[in-house]
Amino acid sequence: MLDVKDLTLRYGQSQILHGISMVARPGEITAVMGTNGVGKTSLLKAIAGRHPFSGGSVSLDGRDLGHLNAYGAARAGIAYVPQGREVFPLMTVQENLESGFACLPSSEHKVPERIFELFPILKQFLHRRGGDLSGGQQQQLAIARALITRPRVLLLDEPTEGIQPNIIKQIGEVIRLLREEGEICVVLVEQYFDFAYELADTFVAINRGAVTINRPRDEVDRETILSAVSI
Ligand SMILES: Nc1ncnc2c1ncn2[C@@H]1O[C@H](COP(=O)(O)OP(=O)(O)OP(=O)(O)O)[C@@H](O)[C@H]1O
Repeated sequence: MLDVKDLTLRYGQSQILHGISMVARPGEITAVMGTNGVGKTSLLKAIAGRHPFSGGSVSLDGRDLGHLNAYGAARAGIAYVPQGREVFPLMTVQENLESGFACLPSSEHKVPERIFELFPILKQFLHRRGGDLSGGQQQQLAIARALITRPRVLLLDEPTEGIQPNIIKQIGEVIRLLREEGEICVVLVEQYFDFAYELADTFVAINRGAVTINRPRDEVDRETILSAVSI
């Protein structure tokens, strides 16, 4: 279980996160929602070691992760799929996938066949450059590369942004499959309300860097979440 306690984060003098607490459990999807600029990406960056947090803690399966950098967080089992995907444009699909090996022992440097079962298009385009893929294909590549690291936690930052409906549907199916397998804690930051609403087991709403709702699906109704994330 991913356990975030009282997390605070600053950019210089501006405090952006004001004591965020949330958990994400294996086999569950935790949706983090809120309007532009409330701090969702900052929260994911702090968990993924991409930006230092100034207070609070992040622990995984009872182990305090301390203040890890991105490499340390990846090695600890935290995979981050950033907004905008960060696919390497000049590297092939295969090379992009293999870049996920960096945090694995050399005995595990093989792309599991399962990755191509989840994302068949990647097998077809294995030798195509990342930058030549469509936005939706790049998103699939970014998620696949994250899964290659064998994460315990998968952080997805707006995976549907700028993507056509049929690929959004495929990405939703992959997320559902990960839930069924029950191994990974999925944290989904998403502005596409219906996508997040249909998938999530727990809803965390953020406003101005603070949590306003933190409830399992059966304890909160759609209208309450919608109004909390429309402020
Ligand atoms: N590197 C940075 N330096 C200074 N301020 C930043 C930096 N990154 C983000 N911010 C500010 O922190 C606040 C939260 O940004 P963040 O990207 O976490 O929000 P968000 O909820 O993910 O927004 P969006 O939905 O638009 O992606 C915003 O006011 C943003 O301008």
